[in-house]
Amino acid sequence: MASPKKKLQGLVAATITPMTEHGEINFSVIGQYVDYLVEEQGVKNIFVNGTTGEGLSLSVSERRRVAEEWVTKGRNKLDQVVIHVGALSLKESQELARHAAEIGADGIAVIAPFFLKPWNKDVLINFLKEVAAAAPALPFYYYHIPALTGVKIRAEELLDGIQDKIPTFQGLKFSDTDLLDFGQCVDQNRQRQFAFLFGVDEQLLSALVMGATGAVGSTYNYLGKKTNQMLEAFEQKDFSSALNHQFCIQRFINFVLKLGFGVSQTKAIMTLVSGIPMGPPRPPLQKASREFIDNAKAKLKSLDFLLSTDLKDGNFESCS
Ligand SMILES: CC(=O)N[C@@H]([C@@H](O)[C@H](O)[C@H](O)CO)[C@@H](O)CC(=O)C(=O)O
Repeated sequence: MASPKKKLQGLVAATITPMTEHGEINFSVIGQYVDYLVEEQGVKNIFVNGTTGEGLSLSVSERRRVAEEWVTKGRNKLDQVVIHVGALSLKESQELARHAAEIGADGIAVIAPFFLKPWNKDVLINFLKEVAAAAPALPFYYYHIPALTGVKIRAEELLDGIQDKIPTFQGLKFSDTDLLDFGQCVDQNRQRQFAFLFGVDEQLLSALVMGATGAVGSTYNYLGKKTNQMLEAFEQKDFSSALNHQFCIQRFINFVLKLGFGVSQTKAIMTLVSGIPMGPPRPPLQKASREFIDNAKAKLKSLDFLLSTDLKDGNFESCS
């Protein structure tokens, strides 16, 4: 059975795939991006080629090269690099899983196939098992994101007996707001050393209360430092401070959600906060509008979420 160096916990940034203005992958900034996550945001785990990374909009060969670049540039800097290898084609998914093992990734994750969909738990497990078997030495995570895949099989149901079928199963990345389902996943698997990684950044504190052992999300790219403060407060049982941090993060996410928020907007915000150009998204996604960027920038400033002093001004909203 696969055993990771240590359990995946804490914050995991769902990495963006940087692109040039012509829509090609901009590999040249990935080294700088690793340093930014570690040094400025205190985030040492990454989830590559997922939703935020536009993994399903990249070719298999691009996905392989992106994974390689993150593993290479993250060596001796990052704790864990998990590669999302989910695809509609089982063969492609297996190829990506094998490749992740070859390059020395720390784990693989897979979403449910979302075009010809599995119609029940056993059918889904069968697919996942075939992928996991292609990388038998790597920890395997199921990436549950029903709003995007349309596969509504409850995670609680899926986890029931999963290690009998997938011995390398190590945890769940849960990108859904159903805290009953999430809580039951934790409750029914207390004897097992699974990682329970929550994926709805604006609700992370509630998931911590339910037993989340970590979190994977897009906002940890640029709000990692702030979210780490919340995790520390929670760890120290300072729930009032933890709640203040969560409310503060919610104010930002709530603001951008109302403007229309997704991968394109994440790319624009990350460019703004980190100064590293993330470029446009790949079609069918479209660049974030100038209006969105200006509004998001003003909100980031007012919440004191901009780390760079030259982007700050004095009008902060109280976040304590
Ligand atoms: C639907 C979606 O993109 N959800 C994000 C969240 O981090 C999300 O951006 C955040 O909670 C704001 O709503 C992550 O769960 C996605 C993720 O981890 C990934 O990119 O693989």
